[in-house]
Amino acid sequence: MPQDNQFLPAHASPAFPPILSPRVQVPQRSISDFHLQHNEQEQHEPPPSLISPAFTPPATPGTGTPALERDAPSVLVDTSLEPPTDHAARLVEKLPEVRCEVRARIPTTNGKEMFLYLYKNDVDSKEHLAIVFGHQIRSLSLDATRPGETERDRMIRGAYVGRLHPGRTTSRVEQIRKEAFPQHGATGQAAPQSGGATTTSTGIKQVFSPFKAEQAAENGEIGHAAPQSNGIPTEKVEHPTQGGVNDATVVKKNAPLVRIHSECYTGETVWSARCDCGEQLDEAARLMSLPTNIAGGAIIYLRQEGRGIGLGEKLKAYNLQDLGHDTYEANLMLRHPADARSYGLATAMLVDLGLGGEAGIRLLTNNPEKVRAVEGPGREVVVKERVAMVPLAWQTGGKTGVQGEEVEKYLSTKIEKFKHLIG
Ligand SMILES: Nc1nc2c(ncn2[C@@H]2O[C@H](COP(=O)(O)OP(=O)(O)OP(=O)(O)O)[C@@H](O)[C@H]2O)c(=O)[nH]1
Repeated sequence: MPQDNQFLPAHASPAFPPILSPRVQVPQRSISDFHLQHNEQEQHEPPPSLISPAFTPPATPGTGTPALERDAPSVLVDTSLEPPTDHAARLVEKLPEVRCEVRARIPTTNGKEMFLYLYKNDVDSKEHLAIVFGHQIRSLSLDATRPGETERDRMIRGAYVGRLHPGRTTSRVEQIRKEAFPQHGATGQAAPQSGGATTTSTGIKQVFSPFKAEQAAENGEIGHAAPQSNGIPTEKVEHPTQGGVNDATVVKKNAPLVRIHSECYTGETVWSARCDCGEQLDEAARLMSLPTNIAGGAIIYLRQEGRGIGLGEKLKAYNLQDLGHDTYEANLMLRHPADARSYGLATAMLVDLGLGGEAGIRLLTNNPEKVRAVEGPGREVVVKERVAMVPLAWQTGGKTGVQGEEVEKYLSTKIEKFKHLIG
């Protein structure tokens, strides 16, 4: 039976027992806290479980299961108030052009679904990806109509609303409406066929995606779906004066959760315990698929292996690490920057997914430079909150998560030299 704490098969992180607790309390840590092989009775006891260990939550895919969540610590951020630092990530001067070529629904081994979006761009020939959780997040470039394409073409490249099924003939919502209300024909307000734009009081241009409105209609809000930009969903509320569910909507303030993840073949595919990359990918997916995460989420998966130096060079760096150098020095010895990544593609993909603008995002990272870099040259994306990625081994006193002397050294170098803030 799938459980909420096991969204994807854990590559690097064994299953962690669910905890019904408020936020994880993360004490200020020093480097010595990395050493996990000491007596477990010391300060690294896992947080107490508030539910019986014998309790197995019911988890029927797609239905409301108890919100068994292990939340992550977070801090509010406002980079416009912060001075630049010495560790500045490579900032792009101009956002690249990106286009979502295709997306598909991915049912997962844990019963939940997500959508995989494949992007092309004008700066490299790689296929960067967005792993999207929640129907409210859609790609403007995918949904835009393309010259000469048929409805079948649109469905094949994933530019459809709702769910595909044998016999479906249109990418749009009309057929879904007819199937839902055969006796009445299409009900509710017609969805516009082309996008429009409005300007908010803050001056941010909001692009209206007809597909978001269509999606809302397909989700059961036919007739009163309010279009929203920036991925913020609307939610029906119980109106006190009328005593029932009515047409009123409220905009949920929760910003979508975003993780910018750089490819790591070793950590994600061949079970390397030199880093915690596989564990971080699992954890990001788990947090985004929690039922309480109503604003949805997206993992932007960038093909910048080895902090941008590529797999071959990273393997050389591993040999230098076995020769006694840390991950920072090893890159420099190979004549690469300590971190050769840039995040312009991520910013452009977030904007395309409707996650740009003042509504903001919550970014899962320990890397303060990533926060600044992801916002883009014109602050096209606004990071409202940084959500920490605390290694599972820290959270559980070494009972689970990636462990070993290599990952300890990797994490301590991230704190000492890359100035990461874990917690
Ligand atoms: N060059 C190099 N790259 C590494 C090494 N270990 C892991 N990586 C790469 O580092 C990247 C992982 O970094 P991320 O997890 O995206 O992010 P981060 O900047 O470390 O910060 P977080 O967002 O807090 O995780 C992946 O591309 C890995 O392949 C190493 O020893 N050397």
